[in-house]
Amino acid sequence: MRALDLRLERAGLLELAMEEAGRAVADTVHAAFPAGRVLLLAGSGANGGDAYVAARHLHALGRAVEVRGLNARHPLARTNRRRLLAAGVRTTPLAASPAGLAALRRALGGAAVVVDGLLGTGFTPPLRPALAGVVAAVNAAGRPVVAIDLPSGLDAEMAEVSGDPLRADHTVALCGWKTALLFGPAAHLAGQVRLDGLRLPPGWALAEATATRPADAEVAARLPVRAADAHKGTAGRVWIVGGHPGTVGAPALAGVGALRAGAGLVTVHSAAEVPLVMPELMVRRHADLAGALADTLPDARPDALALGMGLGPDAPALARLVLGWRIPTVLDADALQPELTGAGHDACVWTPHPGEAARLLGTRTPEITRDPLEAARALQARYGGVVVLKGGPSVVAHPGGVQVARPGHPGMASAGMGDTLSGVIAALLGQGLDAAGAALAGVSLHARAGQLAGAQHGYGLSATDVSVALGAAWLDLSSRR
Ligand SMILES: NC(=O)C1=CN([C@@H]2O[C@H](COP(=O)(O)OP(=O)(O)OC[C@H]3O[C@@H](n4cnc5c(N)ncnc54)[C@H](OP(=O)(O)O)[C@@H]3O)[C@@H](O)[C@H]2O)[C@@H](O)CC1
Ligand SMILES: Nc1ncnc2c1ncn2[C@@H]1O[C@H](COP(=O)(O)OP(=O)(O)O)[C@@H](O)[C@H]1O
Repeated sequence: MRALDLRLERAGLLELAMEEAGRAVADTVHAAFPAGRVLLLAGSGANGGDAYVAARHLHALGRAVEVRGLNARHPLARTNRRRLLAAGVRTTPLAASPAGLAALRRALGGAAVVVDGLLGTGFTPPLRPALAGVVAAVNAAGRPVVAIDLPSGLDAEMAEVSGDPLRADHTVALCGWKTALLFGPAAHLAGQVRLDGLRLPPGWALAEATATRPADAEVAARLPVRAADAHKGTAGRVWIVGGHPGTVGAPALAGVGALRAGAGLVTVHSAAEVPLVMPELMVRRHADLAGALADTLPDARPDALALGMGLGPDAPALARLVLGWRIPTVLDADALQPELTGAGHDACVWTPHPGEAARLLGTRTPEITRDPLEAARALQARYGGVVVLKGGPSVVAHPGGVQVARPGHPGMASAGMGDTLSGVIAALLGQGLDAAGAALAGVSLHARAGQLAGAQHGYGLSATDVSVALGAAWLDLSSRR
Protein backbone atom coordinates (compact mmCIF):
# COMPACT_ATOMS: atom_id res chain seq x y z
CA MET A 1 0.00 0.00 0.00
CA ARG A 2 1.40 3.38 -0.97
CA ALA A 3 2.22 6.17 1.47
CA LEU A 4 -0.81 8.30 0.66
CA ASP A 5 -3.19 5.34 0.93
CA LEU A 6 -1.85 4.65 4.42
CA ARG A 7 -2.13 8.27 5.49
CA LEU A 8 -5.63 8.56 4.07
CA GLU A 9 -6.71 5.32 5.65
CA ARG A 10 -5.35 6.31 9.06
CA ALA A 11 -7.26 9.56 8.79
CA GLY A 12 -10.36 7.68 7.66
CA LEU A 13 -10.22 9.65 4.44
CA LEU A 14 -9.66 6.99 1.79
CA GLU A 15 -13.38 6.36 1.57
CA LEU A 16 -14.03 10.07 1.15
CA ALA A 17 -11.25 10.33 -1.43
CA MET A 18 -12.84 7.52 -3.45
CA GLU A 19 -16.20 9.24 -3.22
CA GLU A 20 -14.61 12.45 -4.51
CA ALA A 21 -12.81 10.52 -7.26
CA GLY A 22 -16.04 8.94 -8.46
CA ARG A 23 -17.83 12.27 -8.35
CA ALA A 24 -15.06 13.92 -10.39
CA VAL A 25 -15.24 11.18 -13.01
CA ALA A 26 -19.04 11.35 -13.18
CA ASP A 27 -18.90 15.14 -13.60
CA THR A 28 -16.37 14.85 -16.44
CA VAL A 29 -18.37 12.16 -18.22
CA HIS A 30 -21.63 14.04 -17.85
CA ALA A 31 -20.14 17.33 -19.08
CA ALA A 32 -18.25 15.87 -22.04
CA PHE A 33 -20.86 13.27 -23.07
CA PRO A 34 -24.25 14.57 -21.87
CA ALA A 35 -26.40 11.97 -23.60
CA GLY A 36 -26.50 8.22 -24.13
CA ARG A 37 -25.64 5.09 -22.20
CA VAL A 38 -22.46 5.03 -20.10
CA LEU A 39 -20.59 1.73 -19.91
CA LEU A 40 -18.36 1.55 -16.83
CA LEU A 41 -15.65 -1.12 -16.56
CA ALA A 42 -14.46 -1.83 -13.02
CA GLY A 43 -11.27 -3.66 -12.06
CA SER A 44 -10.56 -5.46 -8.82
CA GLY A 45 -8.73 -2.63 -7.01
CA ALA A 46 -9.47 0.88 -5.87
CA ASN A 47 -9.59 2.08 -9.50
CA GLY A 48 -12.61 -0.21 -9.88
CA GLY A 49 -14.00 1.26 -6.64
CA ASP A 50 -13.84 4.72 -8.22
CA ALA A 51 -15.82 3.35 -11.18
CA TYR A 52 -18.60 2.01 -8.90
CA VAL A 53 -18.85 5.43 -7.22
CA ALA A 54 -18.91 7.17 -10.61
CA ALA A 55 -21.71 4.84 -11.74
CA ARG A 56 -23.77 5.75 -8.66
CA HIS A 57 -23.31 9.48 -9.30
CA LEU A 58 -24.15 9.14 -12.99
CA HIS A 59 -27.24 7.11 -12.11
CA ALA A 60 -28.26 9.87 -9.69
CA LEU A 61 -27.85 12.35 -12.55
CA GLY A 62 -30.43 10.34 -14.48
CA ARG A 63 -27.95 8.69 -16.85
CA ALA A 64 -28.41 5.16 -18.18
CA VAL A 65 -25.43 3.20 -16.85
CA GLU A 66 -24.17 -0.30 -17.45
CA VAL A 67 -21.47 -1.61 -15.13
CA ARG A 68 -19.23 -4.60 -15.84
CA GLY A 69 -16.75 -5.55 -13.16
CA LEU A 70 -14.02 -8.02 -12.21
CA ASN A 71 -14.04 -9.67 -8.82
CA ALA A 72 -13.76 -6.78 -6.36
CA ARG A 73 -10.78 -7.41 -4.06
CA HIS A 74 -10.29 -3.95 -2.57
CA PRO A 75 -12.59 -3.54 0.46
CA LEU A 76 -13.77 -0.13 -0.72
CA ALA A 77 -14.47 -1.50 -4.19
CA ARG A 78 -16.73 -4.10 -2.52
CA THR A 79 -18.39 -1.46 -0.33
CA ASN A 80 -19.09 0.80 -3.30
CA ARG A 81 -20.37 -2.04 -5.45
CA ARG A 82 -22.88 -2.82 -2.66
CA ARG A 83 -23.88 0.86 -2.48
CA LEU A 84 -24.41 0.87 -6.22
CA LEU A 85 -26.66 -2.17 -5.95
CA ALA A 86 -28.55 -0.47 -3.12
CA ALA A 87 -29.04 2.52 -5.41
CA GLY A 88 -30.72 0.19 -7.91
CA VAL A 89 -27.91 -0.52 -10.40
CA ARG A 90 -27.01 -4.13 -11.09
CA THR A 91 -23.46 -5.00 -12.09
CA THR A 92 -22.47 -7.73 -14.54
CA PRO A 93 -19.29 -9.82 -14.21
CA LEU A 94 -16.58 -8.91 -16.70
CA ALA A 95 -15.25 -12.15 -18.13
CA ALA A 96 -12.37 -12.66 -20.56
CA SER A 97 -13.84 -15.89 -21.96
CA PRO A 98 -14.98 -15.82 -25.63
CA ALA A 99 -18.60 -15.50 -24.45
CA GLY A 100 -17.63 -12.77 -21.96
CA LEU A 101 -15.78 -10.79 -24.61
CA ALA A 102 -18.68 -11.17 -27.04
CA ALA A 103 -21.02 -9.76 -24.37
CA LEU A 104 -18.58 -6.92 -23.76
CA ARG A 105 -18.49 -6.11 -27.49
CA ARG A 106 -22.28 -5.95 -27.56
CA ALA A 107 -22.25 -3.61 -24.55
CA LEU A 108 -19.61 -1.45 -26.22
CA GLY A 109 -21.78 -1.26 -29.32
CA GLY A 110 -24.60 0.34 -27.30
CA ALA A 111 -22.45 2.74 -25.29
CA ALA A 112 -22.12 6.46 -25.94
CA VAL A 113 -19.04 6.57 -23.73
CA VAL A 114 -16.90 4.06 -21.84
CA VAL A 115 -15.39 4.67 -18.39
CA ASP A 116 -12.12 2.83 -17.82
CA GLY A 117 -11.83 1.87 -14.16
CA LEU A 118 -9.91 -1.34 -14.80
CA LEU A 119 -6.40 -0.47 -13.62
CA GLY A 120 -4.85 2.56 -12.00
CA THR A 121 -1.64 3.13 -10.13
CA GLY A 122 -1.65 -0.43 -8.76
CA PHE A 123 -0.89 -1.89 -12.18
CA THR A 124 2.46 -3.56 -12.75
CA PRO A 125 3.25 -4.43 -16.38
CA PRO A 126 2.89 -6.60 -18.35
CA LEU A 127 -0.87 -6.72 -18.71
CA ARG A 128 -2.15 -10.23 -18.06
CA PRO A 129 -3.69 -11.90 -21.15
CA ALA A 130 -7.23 -11.91 -19.72
CA LEU A 131 -7.30 -8.14 -19.22
CA ALA A 132 -5.38 -7.60 -22.45
CA GLY A 133 -8.38 -9.11 -24.26
CA VAL A 134 -10.75 -6.68 -22.52
CA VAL A 135 -8.53 -3.70 -23.33
CA ALA A 136 -8.22 -4.80 -26.97
CA ALA A 137 -12.01 -5.07 -27.25
CA VAL A 138 -12.44 -1.54 -25.89
CA ASN A 139 -9.80 -0.13 -28.24
CA ALA A 140 -11.34 -1.93 -31.21
CA ALA A 141 -14.82 -0.57 -30.45
CA GLY A 142 -13.72 3.01 -31.13
CA ARG A 143 -16.08 4.46 -28.53
CA PRO A 144 -14.97 7.56 -26.60
CA VAL A 145 -13.19 6.57 -23.38
CA VAL A 146 -12.80 8.43 -20.09
CA ALA A 147 -10.00 6.87 -18.02
CA ILE A 148 -9.94 7.02 -14.26
CA ASP A 149 -6.56 8.22 -12.97
CA LEU A 150 -4.70 6.88 -16.03
CA PRO A 151 -5.51 4.64 -18.98
CA SER A 152 -5.40 0.95 -18.04
CA GLY A 153 -2.17 -0.74 -18.99
CA LEU A 154 0.04 2.32 -18.48
CA ASP A 155 2.65 2.15 -15.75
CA ALA A 156 2.02 5.35 -13.78
CA GLU A 157 5.73 5.99 -13.27
CA MET A 158 6.90 5.45 -16.85
CA ALA A 159 6.68 7.60 -19.96
CA GLU A 160 7.28 4.57 -22.13
CA VAL A 161 4.52 2.25 -23.28
CA SER A 162 4.74 -1.51 -23.26
CA GLY A 163 2.13 -3.76 -24.81
CA ASP A 164 -1.16 -2.26 -25.95
CA PRO A 165 -2.72 -0.11 -23.24
CA LEU A 166 -6.15 1.40 -23.45
CA ARG A 167 -6.45 4.59 -25.49
CA ALA A 168 -8.46 7.28 -23.75
CA ASP A 169 -9.99 10.52 -24.98
CA HIS A 170 -10.13 12.01 -21.49
CA THR A 171 -8.35 11.14 -18.27
CA VAL A 172 -9.38 12.33 -14.82
CA ALA A 173 -6.09 12.32 -12.89
CA LEU A 174 -6.66 11.88 -9.18
CA CYS A 175 -4.66 13.74 -6.54
CA GLY A 176 -1.46 14.29 -8.49
CA TRP A 177 0.36 14.12 -11.79
CA LYS A 178 1.87 10.82 -12.79
CA THR A 179 4.86 10.48 -15.11
CA ALA A 180 2.71 8.61 -17.63
CA LEU A 181 0.36 11.59 -17.90
CA LEU A 182 3.12 14.14 -18.45
CA PHE A 183 5.44 12.71 -21.08
CA GLY A 184 5.05 11.01 -24.43
CA PRO A 185 4.51 8.38 -25.65
CA ALA A 186 2.44 7.34 -22.61
CA ALA A 187 0.79 10.75 -22.30
CA HIS A 188 -0.37 10.50 -25.93
CA LEU A 189 -2.72 7.70 -24.80
CA ALA A 190 -4.34 9.77 -22.05
CA GLY A 191 -6.17 12.29 -24.25
CA GLN A 192 -7.26 15.45 -22.49
CA VAL A 193 -6.12 15.28 -18.86
CA ARG A 194 -7.91 17.00 -16.00
CA LEU A 195 -6.35 16.93 -12.55
CA ASP A 196 -8.73 16.71 -9.60
CA GLY A 197 -7.31 17.33 -6.14
CA LEU A 198 -10.22 15.40 -4.49
CA ARG A 199 -10.57 18.17 -1.90
CA LEU A 200 -7.90 16.52 0.22
CA PRO A 201 -6.07 18.62 2.79
CA PRO A 202 -3.62 21.00 1.04
CA GLY A 203 -0.25 19.44 0.34
CA TRP A 204 -1.45 15.87 0.68
CA ALA A 205 -1.77 15.46 -3.05
CA LEU A 206 2.00 15.77 -3.28
CA ALA A 207 2.40 12.31 -1.80
CA GLU A 208 0.47 10.83 -4.71
CA ALA A 209 2.18 12.86 -7.42
CA THR A 210 5.37 11.73 -9.09
CA ALA A 211 5.95 15.42 -9.86
CA THR A 212 4.33 18.77 -9.44
CA ARG A 213 3.37 21.09 -12.22
CA PRO A 214 3.41 24.65 -10.92
CA ALA A 215 0.42 26.83 -11.65
CA ASP A 216 0.97 29.86 -13.89
CA ALA A 217 0.45 32.14 -10.88
CA GLU A 218 3.31 30.43 -9.06
CA VAL A 219 5.63 30.95 -12.02
CA ALA A 220 4.44 34.51 -12.49
CA ALA A 221 5.25 35.31 -8.87
CA ARG A 222 8.90 34.51 -9.62
CA LEU A 223 9.26 36.96 -12.50
CA PRO A 224 11.30 40.01 -11.54
CA VAL A 225 9.51 43.32 -11.12
CA ARG A 226 11.61 46.30 -12.14
CA ALA A 227 11.68 49.71 -10.48
CA ALA A 228 10.62 52.60 -12.71
CA ASP A 229 14.11 54.10 -12.49
CA ALA A 230 15.88 50.89 -13.51
CA HIS A 231 18.69 51.27 -16.05
CA LYS A 232 20.64 48.91 -18.25
CA GLY A 233 23.25 48.42 -15.56
CA THR A 234 20.67 47.22 -13.05
CA ALA A 235 18.71 45.00 -15.44
CA GLY A 236 21.46 42.43 -15.64
CA ARG A 237 24.79 42.32 -17.46
CA VAL A 238 24.86 38.99 -19.24
CA TRP A 239 27.61 37.25 -21.14
CA ILE A 240 27.12 34.59 -23.74
CA VAL A 241 30.20 32.45 -24.32
CA GLY A 242 29.93 30.27 -27.39
CA GLY A 243 30.52 29.87 -31.09
CA HIS A 244 33.05 27.99 -33.15
CA PRO A 245 33.56 28.01 -36.92
CA GLY A 246 30.38 26.46 -38.34
CA THR A 247 28.25 26.99 -35.22
CA VAL A 248 28.26 30.75 -34.79
CA GLY A 249 24.48 31.08 -34.92
CA ALA A 250 24.09 29.36 -31.55
CA PRO A 251 25.56 32.15 -29.34
CA ALA A 252 23.79 34.76 -31.46
CA LEU A 253 20.44 33.09 -30.77
CA ALA A 254 21.27 32.86 -27.06
CA GLY A 255 22.15 36.55 -27.04
CA VAL A 256 18.86 37.50 -28.65
CA GLY A 257 17.02 35.28 -26.16
CA ALA A 258 18.75 37.07 -23.28
CA LEU A 259 17.87 40.52 -24.64
CA ARG A 260 14.26 39.54 -25.24
CA ALA A 261 14.05 38.16 -21.69
CA GLY A 262 14.95 41.55 -20.31
CA ALA A 263 18.72 41.52 -19.83
CA GLY A 264 20.09 45.07 -19.70
CA LEU A 265 23.41 44.48 -21.46
CA VAL A 266 24.30 41.37 -23.43
CA THR A 267 27.79 40.62 -24.72
CA VAL A 268 28.66 37.60 -26.83
CA HIS A 269 32.22 36.37 -26.35
CA SER A 270 33.49 34.03 -29.01
CA ALA A 271 36.61 32.74 -30.69
CA ALA A 272 34.71 32.86 -33.99
CA GLU A 273 33.03 35.58 -36.04
CA VAL A 274 29.49 35.77 -34.65
CA PRO A 275 26.90 37.48 -36.88
CA LEU A 276 25.37 40.65 -35.48
CA VAL A 277 21.78 39.44 -35.76
CA MET A 278 20.53 42.21 -33.52
CA PRO A 279 22.43 45.49 -33.30
CA GLU A 280 21.64 45.77 -29.58
CA LEU A 281 23.98 42.81 -28.97
CA MET A 282 27.65 43.45 -28.24
CA VAL A 283 29.89 40.93 -29.94
CA ARG A 284 33.52 40.42 -28.91
CA ARG A 285 35.80 38.14 -30.86
CA HIS A 286 38.88 36.79 -29.06
CA ALA A 287 41.85 35.14 -30.70
CA ASP A 288 42.46 33.54 -27.31
CA LEU A 289 39.05 33.10 -25.67
CA ALA A 290 40.39 31.07 -22.72
CA GLY A 291 43.04 33.69 -22.04
CA ALA A 292 40.53 36.55 -22.26
CA LEU A 293 38.23 34.85 -19.78
CA ALA A 294 41.07 33.95 -17.43
CA ASP A 295 42.26 37.58 -17.43
CA THR A 296 38.84 39.01 -16.56
CA LEU A 297 39.13 40.80 -13.24
CA PRO A 298 36.39 40.00 -10.68
CA ASP A 299 34.88 43.49 -11.00
CA ALA A 300 34.52 43.10 -14.78
CA ARG A 301 32.65 39.81 -14.59
CA PRO A 302 28.97 39.83 -15.59
CA ASP A 303 25.96 39.31 -13.34
CA ALA A 304 25.26 36.04 -15.16
CA LEU A 305 26.51 34.09 -18.13
CA ALA A 306 25.56 31.24 -20.41
CA LEU A 307 28.32 29.08 -21.84
CA GLY A 308 28.57 26.23 -24.30
CA MET A 309 26.29 27.02 -27.26
CA GLY A 310 28.23 26.00 -30.37
CA LEU A 311 31.44 26.45 -28.35
CA GLY A 312 33.26 23.35 -29.55
CA PRO A 313 35.83 21.12 -27.84
CA ASP A 314 37.21 23.75 -25.45
CA ALA A 315 33.83 24.04 -23.73
CA PRO A 316 34.49 21.81 -20.66
CA ALA A 317 37.74 23.61 -19.77
CA LEU A 318 36.08 27.00 -20.18
CA ALA A 319 33.11 25.81 -18.14
CA ARG A 320 35.42 24.78 -15.33
CA LEU A 321 37.06 28.19 -15.45
CA VAL A 322 33.81 30.19 -15.19
CA LEU A 323 32.33 27.83 -12.61
CA GLY A 324 35.27 28.85 -10.45
CA TRP A 325 33.94 32.43 -10.53
CA ARG A 326 30.86 31.15 -8.71
CA ILE A 327 28.57 33.62 -10.47
CA PRO A 328 25.14 32.61 -11.84
CA THR A 329 25.91 30.43 -14.85
CA VAL A 330 23.98 28.44 -17.46
CA LEU A 331 25.83 25.47 -18.96
CA ASP A 332 24.50 24.23 -22.27
CA ALA A 333 25.36 22.14 -25.33
CA ASP A 334 29.13 21.52 -25.66
CA ALA A 335 29.67 22.32 -21.98
CA LEU A 336 27.51 19.36 -20.96
CA GLN A 337 30.27 16.81 -20.55
CA PRO A 338 30.77 14.02 -17.98
CA GLU A 339 34.15 15.40 -16.96
CA LEU A 340 32.24 18.18 -15.15
CA THR A 341 30.67 15.70 -12.70
CA GLY A 342 30.28 17.40 -9.33
CA ALA A 343 31.49 20.77 -10.66
CA GLY A 344 28.16 22.59 -10.26
CA HIS A 345 27.42 25.16 -7.59
CA ASP A 346 24.20 26.56 -6.14
CA ALA A 347 23.88 29.29 -8.79
CA CYS A 348 24.39 27.17 -11.88
CA VAL A 349 21.84 25.68 -14.27
CA TRP A 350 22.60 22.75 -16.59
CA THR A 351 20.30 22.54 -19.62
CA PRO A 352 20.66 19.16 -21.39
CA HIS A 353 18.26 17.75 -23.95
CA PRO A 354 17.73 13.97 -23.60
CA GLY A 355 20.73 13.12 -25.81
CA GLU A 356 23.03 15.33 -23.77
CA ALA A 357 21.49 13.98 -20.57
CA ALA A 358 22.34 10.45 -21.70
CA ARG A 359 25.93 11.53 -22.33
CA LEU A 360 26.12 13.13 -18.87
CA LEU A 361 24.77 10.02 -17.17
CA GLY A 362 26.70 7.54 -19.31
CA THR A 363 23.55 5.89 -20.62
CA ARG A 364 21.37 5.84 -23.73
CA THR A 365 18.69 8.34 -24.70
CA PRO A 366 15.73 5.91 -24.30
CA GLU A 367 16.75 5.43 -20.66
CA ILE A 368 16.31 9.18 -20.19
CA THR A 369 13.01 9.52 -22.01
CA ARG A 370 11.33 6.52 -20.33
CA ASP A 371 11.52 8.26 -16.95
CA PRO A 372 12.50 11.93 -17.38
CA LEU A 373 11.78 12.74 -13.73
CA GLU A 374 14.23 10.15 -12.46
CA ALA A 375 16.81 11.21 -15.06
CA ALA A 376 16.52 14.86 -13.99
CA ARG A 377 16.91 13.88 -10.34
CA ALA A 378 19.97 11.76 -11.15
CA LEU A 379 21.56 14.58 -13.15
CA GLN A 380 20.99 17.06 -10.34
CA ALA A 381 22.50 14.70 -7.78
CA ARG A 382 25.54 14.04 -9.98
CA TYR A 383 26.27 17.54 -11.28
CA GLY A 384 24.91 19.84 -8.55
CA GLY A 385 23.08 23.15 -9.00
CA VAL A 386 19.82 23.02 -10.95
CA VAL A 387 19.05 20.86 -13.98
CA VAL A 388 16.64 21.63 -16.80
CA LEU A 389 16.00 18.43 -18.73
CA LYS A 390 14.57 19.86 -21.93
CA GLY A 391 11.65 18.41 -23.82
CA GLY A 392 8.00 18.91 -24.42
CA PRO A 393 7.53 19.44 -21.44
CA SER A 394 10.82 20.27 -19.70
CA VAL A 395 11.67 19.12 -16.18
CA VAL A 396 13.39 21.30 -13.59
CA ALA A 397 15.27 19.44 -10.84
CA HIS A 398 16.67 21.36 -7.90
CA PRO A 399 17.68 20.37 -4.36
CA GLY A 400 14.09 21.05 -3.20
CA GLY A 401 12.36 18.75 -5.71
CA VAL A 402 11.31 18.23 -9.29
CA GLN A 403 8.86 20.33 -11.25
CA VAL A 404 7.41 19.88 -14.69
CA ALA A 405 6.79 23.01 -16.71
CA ARG A 406 3.87 23.47 -19.05
CA PRO A 407 4.64 22.18 -22.52
CA GLY A 408 5.41 24.52 -25.39
CA HIS A 409 4.48 23.92 -29.02
CA PRO A 410 5.47 21.01 -31.29
CA GLY A 411 6.86 23.58 -33.72
CA MET A 412 9.63 24.06 -31.14
CA ALA A 413 11.19 20.83 -32.37
CA SER A 414 13.65 22.80 -34.52
CA ALA A 415 17.30 23.81 -34.26
CA GLY A 416 18.32 26.68 -32.05
CA MET A 417 15.41 26.57 -29.58
CA GLY A 418 17.69 25.39 -26.78
CA ASP A 419 20.18 28.19 -27.51
CA THR A 420 17.39 30.72 -27.05
CA LEU A 421 16.42 29.08 -23.76
CA SER A 422 19.95 29.28 -22.36
CA GLY A 423 19.94 33.03 -23.05
CA VAL A 424 16.53 33.42 -21.42
CA ILE A 425 17.63 31.64 -18.23
CA ALA A 426 20.86 33.66 -18.10
CA ALA A 427 18.84 36.88 -18.43
CA LEU A 428 16.64 35.88 -15.49
CA LEU A 429 19.68 34.97 -13.41
CA GLY A 430 21.12 38.36 -14.29
CA GLN A 431 17.93 40.01 -13.05
CA GLY A 432 18.40 38.45 -9.66
CA LEU A 433 16.40 35.21 -9.71
CA ASP A 434 17.97 32.25 -7.96
CA ALA A 435 18.90 29.24 -10.07
CA ALA A 436 15.70 27.26 -9.42
CA GLY A 437 13.51 30.31 -10.02
CA ALA A 438 15.35 31.29 -13.21
CA ALA A 439 15.16 27.74 -14.53
CA LEU A 440 11.43 27.36 -13.90
CA ALA A 441 10.50 30.86 -15.04
CA GLY A 442 12.83 30.51 -18.03
CA VAL A 443 11.36 27.28 -19.36
CA SER A 444 7.85 28.58 -18.70
CA LEU A 445 8.46 31.83 -20.59
CA HIS A 446 10.16 29.97 -23.42
CA ALA A 447 7.30 27.46 -23.66
CA ARG A 448 4.64 30.18 -23.53
CA ALA A 449 6.47 32.17 -26.21
CA GLY A 450 6.60 28.97 -28.25
CA GLN A 451 2.84 28.56 -27.93
CA LEU A 452 2.15 32.16 -28.93
CA ALA A 453 4.54 32.13 -31.89
CA GLY A 454 3.51 28.58 -32.79
CA ALA A 455 -0.10 29.72 -33.17
CA GLN A 456 1.19 32.00 -35.94
CA HIS A 457 3.91 29.93 -37.56
CA GLY A 458 2.91 26.32 -36.87
CA TYR A 459 5.63 23.83 -37.68
CA GLY A 460 7.54 26.57 -39.48
CA LEU A 461 8.37 28.06 -36.08
CA SER A 462 11.95 29.26 -35.68
CA ALA A 463 13.98 30.07 -32.57
CA THR A 464 14.00 33.70 -33.70
CA ASP A 465 10.17 33.69 -33.81
CA VAL A 466 10.14 32.38 -30.23
CA SER A 467 12.51 35.13 -29.11
CA VAL A 468 10.27 37.77 -30.68
CA ALA A 469 7.30 36.38 -28.72
CA LEU A 470 9.14 36.41 -25.37
CA GLY A 471 7.90 39.88 -24.47
CA ALA A 472 4.26 38.93 -25.06
CA ALA A 473 4.80 35.72 -23.11
CA TRP A 474 6.22 37.69 -20.20
CA LEU A 475 3.23 40.06 -20.19
CA ASP A 476 0.83 37.15 -20.44
CA LEU A 477 2.44 35.19 -17.61
CA SER A 478 2.87 38.18 -15.32
CA SER A 479 -0.84 39.06 -15.74
CA ARG A 480 -1.59 35.79 -13.88
CA ARG A 481 0.12 36.88 -10.68
N1 LIG B 1 -4.27 7.02 -3.49
C1 LIG B 1 -5.33 7.81 -3.45
O1 LIG B 1 -5.30 8.83 -2.87
C2 LIG B 1 -6.55 7.43 -4.12
C3 LIG B 1 -6.55 6.43 -5.12
N2 LIG B 1 -7.64 6.11 -5.79
C4 LIG B 1 -7.64 5.07 -6.80
O2 LIG B 1 -6.87 3.97 -6.40
C5 LIG B 1 -6.15 3.51 -7.55
C6 LIG B 1 -5.11 2.57 -7.13
O3 LIG B 1 -5.79 1.48 -6.60
P1 LIG B 1 -5.10 0.09 -6.26
O4 LIG B 1 -3.83 0.34 -5.53
O5 LIG B 1 -6.12 -0.73 -5.58
O6 LIG B 1 -4.74 -0.48 -7.64
P2 LIG B 1 -5.55 -0.62 -9.03
O7 LIG B 1 -4.86 0.26 -10.00
O8 LIG B 1 -6.99 -0.45 -8.85
O9 LIG B 1 -5.23 -2.09 -9.49
C7 LIG B 1 -5.04 -3.14 -8.56
C8 LIG B 1 -5.39 -4.45 -9.20
O10 LIG B 1 -4.79 -4.55 -10.47
C9 LIG B 1 -4.46 -5.88 -10.72
N3 LIG B 1 -3.26 -5.92 -11.55
C10 LIG B 1 -2.04 -5.42 -11.22
N4 LIG B 1 -1.16 -5.65 -12.20
C11 LIG B 1 -1.84 -6.31 -13.18
C12 LIG B 1 -1.47 -6.82 -14.45
N5 LIG B 1 -0.22 -6.74 -14.92
N6 LIG B 1 -2.43 -7.39 -15.21
C13 LIG B 1 -3.68 -7.50 -14.76
N7 LIG B 1 -4.10 -7.07 -13.55
C14 LIG B 1 -3.17 -6.47 -12.76
C15 LIG B 1 -4.27 -6.54 -9.39
O11 LIG B 1 -4.99 -7.71 -9.46
P3 LIG B 1 -4.64 -8.99 -8.56
O12 LIG B 1 -3.13 -9.14 -8.60
O13 LIG B 1 -5.13 -8.64 -7.22
O14 LIG B 1 -5.34 -10.06 -9.26
C16 LIG B 1 -4.88 -5.55 -8.39
O15 LIG B 1 -5.98 -6.10 -7.69
C17 LIG B 1 -5.75 4.77 -8.19
O16 LIG B 1 -5.29 4.65 -9.50
C18 LIG B 1 -7.05 5.55 -8.10
O17 LIG B 1 -7.91 5.17 -9.16
C19 LIG B 1 -8.92 6.76 -5.55
O18 LIG B 1 -9.78 5.84 -4.99
C20 LIG B 1 -8.85 8.03 -4.74
C21 LIG B 1 -7.79 8.13 -3.73
N1 LIG C 1 7.64 19.15 -29.08
C1 LIG C 1 8.08 20.12 -28.27
N2 LIG C 1 7.21 20.73 -27.44
C2 LIG C 1 7.65 21.69 -26.63
N3 LIG C 1 8.92 22.13 -26.55
C3 LIG C 1 9.82 21.56 -27.34
C4 LIG C 1 9.45 20.52 -28.24
N4 LIG C 1 10.56 20.14 -28.89
C5 LIG C 1 11.58 20.91 -28.43
N5 LIG C 1 11.13 21.76 -27.50
C6 LIG C 1 11.94 22.73 -26.76
O1 LIG C 1 12.94 23.26 -27.65
C7 LIG C 1 14.20 23.28 -27.03
C8 LIG C 1 15.15 22.38 -27.81
O2 LIG C 1 16.42 22.43 -27.25
P1 LIG C 1 17.71 21.80 -27.94
O3 LIG C 1 17.41 20.42 -28.39
O4 LIG C 1 18.85 22.01 -27.03
O5 LIG C 1 17.83 22.72 -29.22
P2 LIG C 1 19.14 23.30 -29.95
O6 LIG C 1 20.30 22.50 -29.48
O7 LIG C 1 18.86 23.14 -31.40
O8 LIG C 1 19.21 24.73 -29.53
C9 LIG C 1 14.00 22.85 -25.60
O9 LIG C 1 13.85 23.97 -24.78
C10 LIG C 1 12.71 22.05 -25.64
O10 LIG C 1 12.01 22.12 -24.42
